[in-house]
Amino acid sequence: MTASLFDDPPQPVERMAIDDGAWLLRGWALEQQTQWIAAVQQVLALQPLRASCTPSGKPMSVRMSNCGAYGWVTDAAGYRYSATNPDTGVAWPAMPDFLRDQAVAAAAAAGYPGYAPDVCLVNQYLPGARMGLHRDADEQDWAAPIVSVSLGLPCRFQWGGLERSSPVRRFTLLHGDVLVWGGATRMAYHGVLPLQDGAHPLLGPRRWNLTFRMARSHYRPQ
Ligand SMILES: O=C(O)CCC(=O)C(=O)O
Ligand SMILES: [Fe+2]
Repeated sequence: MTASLFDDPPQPVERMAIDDGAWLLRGWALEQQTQWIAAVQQVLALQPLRASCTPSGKPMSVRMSNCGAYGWVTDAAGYRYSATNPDTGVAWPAMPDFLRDQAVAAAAAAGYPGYAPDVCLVNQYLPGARMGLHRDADEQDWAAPIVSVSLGLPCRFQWGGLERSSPVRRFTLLHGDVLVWGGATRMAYHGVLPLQDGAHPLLGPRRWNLTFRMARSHYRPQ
């Protein structure tokens, strides 16, 4: 029997406060890990991971794809959201219902009801790949939280504050963890330290991160 997500919401193993408005749902995605992985594979079969450069031309170590109405892209034209893959002009695939429903439920579990993501950015880290400290700032409505899912190899995540110079804390994100941040810390700096070598039993030598966002829609909590 398949329980409806809304009749029987999955319970996080542990909900840890990271900061004001930021929650770590430890192991949230574990129970349905095979559906998560299948959904990502489905997206990547339609839109393979692409290498990209920062606007200044520096290659990024993380490879990316997207699903949803928009995708986050970067190249010489800048950081932005685009309805299509800029390499091919092809629209991103629709966000699988499973991914959307899970992101909505995770946001609600972290105190953000009414989440309606229009973007799911897929990041792939191979050993050595990293993401420098940054804020997610290309969205129109900064009231909407970010829902960020970790699959595969563990990583050391950096959590800073509202200023680039704010102190940075580090913690480990494991396969199945979901980090949700919004409210007072929606614009917090964050990043990922270089991925260590390893082999995950399901995903091998890689980490996937799914970052759900509301790029063009307005967040209405009720
Ligand atoms: O990989 C992660 O956990 C974070 C990714 C991220 O911050 C981003 O894509 O903006
Ligand atoms: Fe980010």
